[in-house]
Amino acid sequence: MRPLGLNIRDLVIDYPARRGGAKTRAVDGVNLRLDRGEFVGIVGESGSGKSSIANAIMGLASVTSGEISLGDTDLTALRGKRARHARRALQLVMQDPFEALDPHLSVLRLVEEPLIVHKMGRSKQERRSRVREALEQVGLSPAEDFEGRRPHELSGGQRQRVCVAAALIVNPDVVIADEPVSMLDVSVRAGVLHMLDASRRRGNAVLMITHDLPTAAAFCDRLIVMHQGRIVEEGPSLRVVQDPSHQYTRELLDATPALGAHSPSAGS
Ligand SMILES: Nc1ncnc2c1ncn2[C@@H]1O[C@H](COP(=O)(O)OP(=O)(O)OP(=O)(O)O)[C@@H](O)[C@H]1O
Repeated sequence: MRPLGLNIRDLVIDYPARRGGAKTRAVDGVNLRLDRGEFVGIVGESGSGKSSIANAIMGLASVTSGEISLGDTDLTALRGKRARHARRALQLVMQDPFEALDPHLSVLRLVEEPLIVHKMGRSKQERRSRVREALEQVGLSPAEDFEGRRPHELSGGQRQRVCVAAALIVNPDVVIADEPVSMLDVSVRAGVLHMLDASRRRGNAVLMITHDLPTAAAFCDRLIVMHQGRIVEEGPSLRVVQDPSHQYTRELLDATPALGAHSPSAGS
């Protein structure tokens, strides 16, 4: 098995001030480790810095200080081609599948694109057969019915499946899923989450960002709770939801009736 750890040390992310205002410290000294075969959830309210971490991992947000490394490679020290090459092992599934997908491209091209970018697949034929396989894997079956469609010819759930297929086709070591199911109907949520879980079972690592504690608790091995740019609690999912040690986690749980052991209605 390839040795891998996504290791974040003392991460700080500041966004510059606008029009004389103060800068925003979105992430304030975060340490986080993600190993192969782990499905880890980052939960926390809106604005707590979750997406900033995902974006920094993907090279889409600048890091003010700290280190993000994959195995022995410090991603924050790399630029340009070398950074892109190192991040081959990482794939992002975004919240809004409509925004993430080029409306002019067919499903076939959208899912093939990462293979072309990463120079994977020896021939067009080989790439296309991998695309079909990936589409079948995410339940867009038979693939022939979907590959010619453009994003507007798909439902929201199908678009999200296309995003997951495009992310998983390069067999990434790490999948970063930022609110992967928040726009989806409950009926298709489980399908997408099971796909991420299947990727984890193949030995990859999955980091899911969400403000949905019940979903995170159901699928993740470990939960990280963020509040105002800091990690306030982390531990095995069951322990975090059954025996939270931080007041903020208790507040999050209380806001979730199904899990709110501390809510006034719990047990009644
Ligand atoms: N590009 C940006 N420029 C300036 N400020 C930003 C930028 N992106 C995020 N922020 C600010 O950084 C803070 C953290 O935002 P972030 O998106 O990381 O939080 P989040 O926990 O992912 O929130 P949500 O659940 O709403 O997506 C917020 O105060 C936000 O307004």
